[in-house]
This record gives sequence, C-alpha cells and structure tokens, in this order.
Amino acid sequence: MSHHSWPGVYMYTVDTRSSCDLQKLYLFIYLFLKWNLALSPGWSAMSRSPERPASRAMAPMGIRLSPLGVAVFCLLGLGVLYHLYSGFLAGRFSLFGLGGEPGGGAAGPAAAADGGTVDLREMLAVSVLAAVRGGDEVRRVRESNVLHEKSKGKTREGAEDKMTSGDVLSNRKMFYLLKTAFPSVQINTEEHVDAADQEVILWDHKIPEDILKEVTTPKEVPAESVTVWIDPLDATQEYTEDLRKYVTTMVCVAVNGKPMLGVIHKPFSEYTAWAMVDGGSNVKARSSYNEKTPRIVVSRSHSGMVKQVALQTFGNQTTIIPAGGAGYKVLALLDVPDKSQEKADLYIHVTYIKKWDICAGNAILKALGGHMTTLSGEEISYTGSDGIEGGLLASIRMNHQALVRKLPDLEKTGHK
Ligand SMILES: Nc1ncnc2c1ncn2[C@@H]1O[C@H](COP(=O)(O)O)[C@@H](OP(=O)(O)O)[C@H]1O
Ligand SMILES: [Mg+2]
Repeated sequence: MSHHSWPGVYMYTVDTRSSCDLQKLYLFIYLFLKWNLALSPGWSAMSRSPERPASRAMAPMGIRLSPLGVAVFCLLGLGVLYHLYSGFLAGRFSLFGLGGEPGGGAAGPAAAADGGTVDLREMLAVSVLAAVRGGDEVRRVRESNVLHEKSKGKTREGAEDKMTSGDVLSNRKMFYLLKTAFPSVQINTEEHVDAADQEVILWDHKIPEDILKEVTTPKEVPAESVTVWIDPLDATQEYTEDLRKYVTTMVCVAVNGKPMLGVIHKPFSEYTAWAMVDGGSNVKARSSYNEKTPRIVVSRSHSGMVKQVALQTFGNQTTIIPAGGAGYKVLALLDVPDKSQEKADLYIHVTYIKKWDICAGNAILKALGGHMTTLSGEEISYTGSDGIEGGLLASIRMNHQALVRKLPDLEKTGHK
C-alpha cells in the first residue's frame, strides 16, 4: 500500500490486523446468510424444485428471511455501526483517500484503536533482532555483488534516490518481524512492503540479558500511541559504492510522536547500539567534546550548503568530516568501540530528510541526554508526514540552544 509523498519515495503503513478483522466480518456475513437461507423454506423449496407453488409468499428475488434471521441481521448492522465509530472502517475509508486498496493487507495512517497495550522493553528486544536480521540481508546481498540497483527517482536537490535488493530484502525481514510480534502498531518503513509476499517471522519472546540488565521492568504503553520507523538500509548511496562502514539498519519507536527507543546496527562490523529514554542503553556519550571549534560530521551525498553553514558559524579552523548515513553520523557523536567509526562533535544536515533516517538517532541521543532538533531548535515529531524541512542539528554534552543561536537563519541566508 503506498502513499507517494514525493517522487519515487514511499511511506508504507501496513496493518494486517485490520485486514484480518475484515476477513472475519466477511466470513460472519457469509455464514449468517448461508445459515439463514438454509432455514428459509422458500429457498430450500426453490433450490430443490423450480415448480414450487407461486401462492407461497416470497420476498423479492425469491429469498425469504425468517424473523430470527431479520433480528440477527439488525444486530449485525449495529455491529457494523460500532466498528465505524471505533475507527475501524474509518481507517479503511481514509485508505481510499490515500490512494490505497483495502484488500492487500495494508491499512490507513493509523492502527485501529482498541485499547491494547504494548511493552516497550519487548519492542526494544524485537527492534534489536529486526535490525540484526535486516543487517544479515544487507551483508548477504553486498557479498553476493548482485545489488539490482535501481533509482526511485530524484531527491529535491536532484540526487539519485537509490534502492537495491539489500534495501528490499532487509525491509521485508525487519517489517514482518516487527509486524508479527506487534500486529496492532503502526509501522512506517522506507521501502515497499509486498503484501502478496508476506512472511511470518516469529519472535521467541526472549529478551536479551543486556536489555534485562538495563531495563529492569516492563514499560506498557497504549498500542495506538506507538509509531515505528524502519530504515532497512541507511547510506544506500555508499552501499552501492561499496563503502561499507557507513551502512546501518535502524529501528525507532516513538510514543505520541516522541522518540522513545532507537536501535542502530552496523551489519559489516556487527555492532549494535540501542537506547531507551528513561530506560537504559548499551552505548554512552564520550567524556569530552570540542564546543568551540567542533569537528562537524556532514552528508557526503546530500550535503547542500552544509559546509558553508558550518564554516560560517564556527570559523575556518573547524574540521568538516563528510560521511554517509544518518545512523553513522549519530554514532560519530558517541563512544563507539567500532574501529571503522570516525568521531565528531556535531552533526549538521541542511537539506530535506526523512523520519526513518533520523528517528533512531534522535531516540538514542535523547536517552543519553543529547539533542537532535531542526536547525532552529524545534523538536521533531515522529508522527504524520514522513519528512522534515528544517535541517538537523545533533549534539550531546553541549549547550544545544546556544549552538542553535549561533547558526544562521538558512531561509534568510539562502543556504537551504
Ligand atoms: N535531501 C534529501 N532528500 C532525501 N533523502 C535524503 C536527503 N538527505 C539525506 N537523505 C537521506 O538520509 C540518509 C542520510 O543521508 P546522507 O548519507 O546523505 O547523510 C540517506 O538515507 P538512505 O540511504 O536510507 O536513503 C539519504 O537518502
Ligand atoms: Mg536512510
């Protein structure tokens, strides 16, 4: 099910539970009609003997409903009305508004509200597993050297927006793992989920020891407040250039739009960072950062005017580190043992960017006391639209608001 938000890039929101409910409803109507018509003497007589006497009263079309049948039918009608008001059918109608089709196992922008809860600690365990499993696909495809590279179109700035088999296969694994474990939550993912090619990947309900040690109690939240963002392969451009160190897989869980837990996994070094706000983490900030002449990590393939902005703000002594992947760039701010990881003091991005690229990093930074905001210091809400316009500033153990004040207004300076 696709919602084209801009050329070639999709936001997929698939809710297999709604389609399951709909199937149950169809089955119920079918069984009811079968049962009621079997009860009706008019129907049995007609089906067995076309010459039955015309004097027997018949409903139009030759079908007679029994009084009990009519009562059940009315109850059924009430049931449908209830579903309408509980948001179930409303969600499916809104799907038509998005240009989707209801039969393929995909649903509208929100999961049906049914008052259920999910445990964020369990979601963290599955998110780590999903990032690792997706990463296995990413590595396998890269090692096979058959990437099936395609273009999804162009970014606003005219760069090629690439997709490979690594993106698609990782997306499939990650999506179905999370969807099977948490059927009622909304999942937004970068690549197309083929509803005809569903996979049930069961989670064994084991929470890894390192998570249990840090997050000591379950954390239940309403399922309808949760939005999951999946990036099945961050730094696709660099992946196609075989620049493996930049590649990550990422999962983020937002609650009421606020980033709550994030996982960034590096498939080629088999390193995984995770953190949960007010929960715990397996990664930490470094002990010191250079706030005066920071080393700034920026995009190498979607840079826009970022170098000019950085040098104008912090002076010519500032070191600029061009790097691929938003996941990689957030890890550059942290104390990461991976040898292939460069280190920086700030991450700045000035062009448009999507929420699956940044949500996991935002959650990890937030959990560790850092910040990721737009360049004008606004918090980013991880619901609704899939992209953000105002650029990015990510920092940790620095005065983030002071940095925001230092940055030029991009609209005014024409650096966007
Ligand atoms: N202007 C832009 N438009 C669309 N996507 C952008 C973008 N700038 C960055 N991104 C995406 O953000 C991620 C990090 O970008 P970069 O490596 O340039 O810093 C990449 O994700 P993907 O590799 O998952 O597509 C990239 O495609
Ligand atoms: Mg990405």
